Amino acid sequence: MADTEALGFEHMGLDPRLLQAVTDLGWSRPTLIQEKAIPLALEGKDLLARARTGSGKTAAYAIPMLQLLLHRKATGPAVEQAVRGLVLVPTKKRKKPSSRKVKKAKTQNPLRSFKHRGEKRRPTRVLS
Ligand SMILES: Nc1ncnc2c1ncn2[C@@H]1O[C@H](COP(=O)(O)OP(=O)(O)OP(=O)(O)O)[C@@H](O)[C@H]1O
Repeated sequence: MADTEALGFEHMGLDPRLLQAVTDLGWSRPTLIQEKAIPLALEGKDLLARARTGSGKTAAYAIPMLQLLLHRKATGPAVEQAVRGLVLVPTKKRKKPSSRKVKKAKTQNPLRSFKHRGEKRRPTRVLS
């Protein structure tokens, strides 16, 4: 699964709790999409990335998101109820795996997450 040329997670400046979570998952190296995306996302860059199914995209966005959230929690003002990160997925089918995978990565840290299902109603028709 992991790209043979990829640098290790340990060179990305990740929080020790995230490194531990990655180790616990048995991931020795980032996949190509993770290697490319994580450093840029940690710099605060906006990314639009595409990679094949099962290439590790979830962690490519979840790891930097959790890293930034952990940093803000440690250094920023206490705003307990604020939403700090939002993951939008297009269908219910996509929601469960994404949520489960993000939870795996955050087992070592104090962040909370929840799922919210959108309205089933059709969009309001706009009359012209
Ligand atoms: N760095 C890694 N090393 C080893 N395995 C990994 C790594 N990153 C992710 N995986 C594993 O690879 C599998 C596919 O990862 P994941 O489902 O996140 O890919 P994806 O690109 O988000 O897939 P999809 O396109 O279906 O959403 C999962 O079992 C995940 O645990």
